[in-house]
Amino acid sequence: MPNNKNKHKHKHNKKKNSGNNNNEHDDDVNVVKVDDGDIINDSGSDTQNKAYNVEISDIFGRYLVCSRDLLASEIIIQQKPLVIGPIANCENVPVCIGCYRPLGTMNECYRCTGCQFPLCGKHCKSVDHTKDECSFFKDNNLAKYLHKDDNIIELQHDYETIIILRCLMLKSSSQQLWEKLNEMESHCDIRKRIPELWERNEKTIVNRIRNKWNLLQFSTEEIHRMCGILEVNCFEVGSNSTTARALFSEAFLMCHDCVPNTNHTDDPITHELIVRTTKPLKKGEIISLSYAYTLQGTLKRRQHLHDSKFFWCTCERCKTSDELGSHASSLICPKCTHGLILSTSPLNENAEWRCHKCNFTLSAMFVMNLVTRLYDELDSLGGNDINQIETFIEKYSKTLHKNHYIFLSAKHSLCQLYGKIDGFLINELSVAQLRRKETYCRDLLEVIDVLEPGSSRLRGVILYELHAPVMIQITRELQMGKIKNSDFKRQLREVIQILQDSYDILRHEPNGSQEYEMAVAAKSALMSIKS
Ligand SMILES: C[S@@+](CC[C@H](N)C(=O)[O-])C[C@H]1O[C@@H](n2cnc3c(N)ncnc32)[C@H](O)[C@@H]1O
Repeated sequence: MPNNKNKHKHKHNKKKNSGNNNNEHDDDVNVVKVDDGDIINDSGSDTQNKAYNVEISDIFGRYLVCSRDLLASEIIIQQKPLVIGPIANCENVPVCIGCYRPLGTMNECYRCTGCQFPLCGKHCKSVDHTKDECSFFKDNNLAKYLHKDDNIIELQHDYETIIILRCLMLKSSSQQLWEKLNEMESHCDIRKRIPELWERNEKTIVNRIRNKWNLLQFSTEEIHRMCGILEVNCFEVGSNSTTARALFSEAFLMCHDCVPNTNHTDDPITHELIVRTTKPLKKGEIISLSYAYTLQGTLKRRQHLHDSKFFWCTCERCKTSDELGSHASSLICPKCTHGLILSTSPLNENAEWRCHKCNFTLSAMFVMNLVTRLYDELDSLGGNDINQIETFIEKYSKTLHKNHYIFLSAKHSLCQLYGKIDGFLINELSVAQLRRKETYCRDLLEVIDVLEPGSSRLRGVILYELHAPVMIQITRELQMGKIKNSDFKRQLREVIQILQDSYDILRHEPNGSQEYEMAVAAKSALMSIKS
């Protein structure tokens, strides 16, 4: 699908949902199109022209590879959710079951006139609470369970179960979608052997559906399978206060890589997913996304992948002890004080860590405990205290490499705080503070270029943050006669390039998102510089 020109049309089996997208079930407005699993795209070509082929390997299971050469920022997949629903452990409950907006309290919130489930209002724009679902909830008198908020944990579990129920309801509402869903991996064999996971689901989800809600038509095995399908395959969609989880019938096939070559966004209302390349890809190249946070160290990343997606990653980044030269996990040797301590065998999470200069060693357990403690310490500072975060960086500058992921997290906060919070607004920053903001942005970009190369969202955001301190510094220096006009012009060209790169990446973000706002601001800054 090169550059939006060569898009897929939903050729066949496109059908109306049995419900509709309006919570009051107004059949005239915005009728839901159910995605039967083919790519739906916003212009023309057919589904034969997919940007990918599905392959299968002993390591990944099924995975996607490019069916042809792809350009940077090409759309690979664009599709609506197969199933969507509230997240697990949602802190904002009660939320609207249509659009996931927080509702305040259960007693006061608006309720669907059909099934009495909580909604944000009569005119909720979401498509997710369908007519079929409404009848099902009503017939089974389920609203009585989502009535009170005196037990928040219980309410969170009720909400968590809604998406499982939406999956199970496909069995009777659409054989085709039910089959699509059941193509997804649930890792039941592995998950069954993890008692804390299996028993938690048994107690929280299975017993709720079968015993509390008395929906005995769904078997214990089926419910566990849906839990697994969600755990293994779901995408988090939406934004901060309106987060949801969703399954997509093609996108789930992308395998994980700790240096992904795609970016994805979703529409704030429909949650249609768009997956794009972040760099040019060759025919046959694996299409990957990261199931873990990329600016995290190998020990933590691999553990997270193992615990939540049930595999040990063996990608190129995980194989190298310096994380492809980024040093995102490297420690400074406390003994010789200038060597770096790295894992001796990064694919073995129990392997020793050793200084490459003096051979001083640390156990993996010690390293894990150290990074957990430091991460918690950083976390406890709260997100907004510039001075405390600066002190944290200073305090551990002889313990962690400057690109260690804990420092990257601190620097990420700082480069967004400098210029934005009271007492540190951009025009109030001293030369030293402007330089620090610039340095943190450049440090981050150095690592992002290795770990999220190309047009990643993070890169777009950090580039945007970088332009302001550079621009202000050169303007001040010119005004004070510290630089010549020719130097100013040269550095201004760099600012233009930074803004242009940021705009080119962030313009693909959904309208209404913070990142899209940055793209708009970058464009307007570009225009005012050029005028
Ligand atoms: C979302 S599914 C991806 C589709 C899956 N391969 C399939 O055939 O259904 C995630 C699962 O794929 C496998 N997988 C994905 N990326 C992997 C990787 N880099 N290494 C090993 N297994 C991977 C794991 O079994 C993981 O739990």
